[in-house]
Amino acid sequence: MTLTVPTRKPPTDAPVFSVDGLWKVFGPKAGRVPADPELTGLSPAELRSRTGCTAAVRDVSFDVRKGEVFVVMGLSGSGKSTLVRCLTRLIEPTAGTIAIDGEDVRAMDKSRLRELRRHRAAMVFQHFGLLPHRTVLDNVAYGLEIQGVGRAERRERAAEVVAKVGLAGMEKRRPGQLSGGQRQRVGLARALAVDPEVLLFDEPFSALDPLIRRDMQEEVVRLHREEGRTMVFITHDLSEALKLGDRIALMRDGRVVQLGTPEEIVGSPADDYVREFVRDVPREQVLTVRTAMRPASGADPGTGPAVRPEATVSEAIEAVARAGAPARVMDDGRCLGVVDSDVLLSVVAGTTAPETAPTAPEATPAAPAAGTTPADATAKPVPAAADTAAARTAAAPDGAPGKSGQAAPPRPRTSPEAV
Ligand SMILES: Nc1ncnc2c1ncn2[C@@H]1O[C@H](COP(=O)(O)OP(=O)(O)OP(=O)(O)O)[C@@H](O)[C@H]1O
Repeated sequence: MTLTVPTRKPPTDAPVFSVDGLWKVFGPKAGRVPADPELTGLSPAELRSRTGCTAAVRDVSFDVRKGEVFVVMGLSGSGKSTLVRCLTRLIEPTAGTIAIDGEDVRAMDKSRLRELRRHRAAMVFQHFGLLPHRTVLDNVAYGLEIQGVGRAERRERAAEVVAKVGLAGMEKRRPGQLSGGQRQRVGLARALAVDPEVLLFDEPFSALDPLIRRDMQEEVVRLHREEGRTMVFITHDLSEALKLGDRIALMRDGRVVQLGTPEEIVGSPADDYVREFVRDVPREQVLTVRTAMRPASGADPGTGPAVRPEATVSEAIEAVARAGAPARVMDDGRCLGVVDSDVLLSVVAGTTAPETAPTAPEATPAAPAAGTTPADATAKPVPAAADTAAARTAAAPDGAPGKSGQAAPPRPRTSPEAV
C-alpha cells in the first residue's frame, strides 16, 4: 500500500453538521428499538431474530467541522450509506438529532429540505445518473437549471466548473462519449456547480479502475485544498480513507468504533477490531514525527536536518538518511524534539507504539535550529498520541464513542522542509 500525504489547508473548528444519538432502525415498529435498553443491548443478529429489525445506525454522535474532509469508513453493511443519507434525510432517522449550521434538520419541512439538498449539502453518487441526451455542459448546468438560474448564467458557471474538474474542451460531448473517470468528473462538476456548503460523496470512485481512481482522489484533494470545501466521504477502502480524510469515523455494525485522524486510527487503534483493520498500513507513511520524536538532549548537536512536526516518519527517514545525522523537529524556530534512526526504525517495526512514546519535552534550548536564538526555544510540550480519539473513545460509557475525536482540530499535512 502506498500512501501520498497531501498538503491541506487547516479546517476550522465550527461544526457544519452536528449529529447526536442518531439511530436508524429498519423493520416493524422500528421506533421502539432506540427507546428500549433491553433491545439496544442486543447484538445485531439477536435484534433481528427478536424483532425483525435491523439497526443500521446505532447511537452515533459526531460533528463535521467546517473545511474538513470527514470520512465514513467501514465494511459493507456497517451502516455508512444509511448514516450519510440520514444527514439530509434521504433516509428518515429513527431517533437522535441532526443540525446543519445549528438548524434542526429533523424539523425541516419539505421545501426547506429541498433547499438543504440542492444548495447546502449536495450528494455525489457512485452512479451519477447523468442525463444521456444532454451534453457535458448541460449536465453540469442541470442543478442550476433546477434552481431557476437563467440560461446564460448557468452555462457560464457550468463552463467554469467543467474547466475546474479538468474537462475543458469536452463541453459538447454526451456522457456516452466519455470514459468512466470522465463521467465521474461530470458528476462531481454538477455537484460543485451549485456551490454547496458541503459535498457528500457516496463511494464515488469504487467502480473505477485503480489508476483513474487515484486521479479522482487527487482531484478531490486538489479541489479541497483550493476551495477548503467541507466534504463527507464514504468509502470502504482504508487507503482511500487515510489519503483523503482529515478525520475518519470507522463504523462496525452501525456504531462508530473509532473517530480520529488517520494518525490516531493507525497509531492508537481503539480496539482489536480497529487494530486488525489497520494492520497492513505502512505506519511510517501515516505517523508523524510529532508522535515519534524523543526529547532532545544536550548530546544532540544543534545542527543537522530539521523537519516540521507534521512530517511523516517516512519523510524523516529520508532526511536522516541523507544527512547521516538525527533530525530536529522544529516548529516556528523552536526545537520540539529529535528523531534519530533508532526512533524511526522502531516506528516502522511497530516496536514502539506512539502511545507509549515519550511525551515531548519542553523545547531544548541546547539544540536551537540554525538561525534561531536559545530564547526562541520555548515550545510547549506536545501531547503524546495517547491523548487521542482512541483514549477518548475508550473513556466513553457503554463502549459508545460519544462525540469523540473533537478535542483537537485536524492538523494540516505538510511536507518536511528545512525550517
Ligand atoms: N431499506 C432497508 N431495509 C432494511 N435493511 C436495510 C435497508 N437499507 C440498509 N439496510 C441494512 O442496514 C445495514 C447497513 O446498510 P448500509 O447500506 O448503510 O451499509 P454500508 O456500510 O453503506 O454498506 P455498503 O458498503 O455495502 O454500501 C445493512 O445490514 C443493510 O442490510
